[in-house]
Amino acid sequence: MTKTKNFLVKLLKPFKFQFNGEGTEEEDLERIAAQEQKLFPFETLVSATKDFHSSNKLGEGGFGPVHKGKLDDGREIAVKNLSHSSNQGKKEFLNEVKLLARVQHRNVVKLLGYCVHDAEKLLVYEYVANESLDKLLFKSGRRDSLDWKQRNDIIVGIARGLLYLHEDSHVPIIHRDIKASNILLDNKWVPKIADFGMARLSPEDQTYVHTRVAGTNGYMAPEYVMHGHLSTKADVFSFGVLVLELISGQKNSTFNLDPDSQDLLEWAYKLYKKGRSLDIMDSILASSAVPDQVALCIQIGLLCTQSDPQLRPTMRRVVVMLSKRPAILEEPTRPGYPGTRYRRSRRATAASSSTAGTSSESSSRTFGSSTSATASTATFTSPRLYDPHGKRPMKG
Ligand SMILES: Nc1ncnc2c1ncn2[C@@H]1O[C@H](COP(=O)(O)OP(=O)(O)OP(=O)(O)O)[C@@H](O)[C@H]1O
Repeated sequence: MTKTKNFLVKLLKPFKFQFNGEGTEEEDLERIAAQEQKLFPFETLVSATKDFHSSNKLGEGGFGPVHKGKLDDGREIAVKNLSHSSNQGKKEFLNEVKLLARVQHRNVVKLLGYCVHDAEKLLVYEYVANESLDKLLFKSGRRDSLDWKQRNDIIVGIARGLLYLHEDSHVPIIHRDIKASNILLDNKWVPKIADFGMARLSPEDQTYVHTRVAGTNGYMAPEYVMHGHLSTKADVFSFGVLVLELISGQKNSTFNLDPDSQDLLEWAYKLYKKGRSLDIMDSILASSAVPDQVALCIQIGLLCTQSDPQLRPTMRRVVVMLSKRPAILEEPTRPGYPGTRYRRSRRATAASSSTAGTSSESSSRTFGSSTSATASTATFTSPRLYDPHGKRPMKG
């Protein structure tokens, strides 16, 4: 056994790797070991980040700080430090290494490598110059830096990245935490899907996998929040929320523009039904918007956030809808939010006769309005648990 592999065996020993029967632990180790060249010496990262100097800090997520750095060969990097010794951080680390090591797409952030140094676990990514979408969209008057063309390109890019993850990558992957802060923008405003700590392999022979709920409030699909039913359609829902946020400049989880609507989705749906969907558009976009394109994107956003997961389009269909003006587009039904009841329509039943599983009516239990919340189990019997970063262990 090579030195590196020995090291990986030691590193992984405390964790039980079970990727849905996808491979044995040994095979997983082999695969990771095959990435040997991706191991960064700790000293390299210390020197690249100037000893993780605060002036290089890019931000801090649920599992630790992220620092900017520069390697000797000139490459700029972002180093995520999962130094907290919680099991959650370790799981995140291993999950991200395992899943991201295998994916490569223009719209998915590139994992350059990783490093383990005593209790510190570090992930090394390509540096993405314009940072995350939330900072532009929701913070301190920076929304005007994104005109309609840029926002439309971002929507298309995220859709392609998600399609790749769901259908075209080595293994089908459900991201589980699609949201504005997990979309990074490079110097040409190309969006990159980031943060694979909670991602799961998609079940190939089932409609959904039953799992513990973890995600961010405002983006999680109702069937996932309330029943733990996880499928690619949960990502489709989050994508739809993001589309409506990009168009309106409003954050779904803190929406308060209309006292009669409980969130951005309901507001957009009501206006759509009145034939006034363009009213949700961010006023900053007035001079750059192409109304037909905006209307199409709103309709797609509403189709993606429908309460019934089986009515939501696949990402492949979304990419097709975005790439040309479709002659006929389905009419969106009510959007979903935790607590929504949905009854399968005849159209849905006909369209989904080959699949099973998510037809049960959801409970009427509703969630609070904390910006980051997670429910502990699919059956929802535990008390609600709030986490400042909106995440909980990923294993179901
Ligand atoms: N590759 C990168 N290039 C540039 N900036 C990055 C990169 N990765 C992360 N960042 C910055 O670091 C911040 C923290 O990222 P991280 O993924 O740890 O957490 P988050 O997504 O903001 O929050 P959470 O962990 O709750 O999902 C991001 O908001 C982003 O601005």
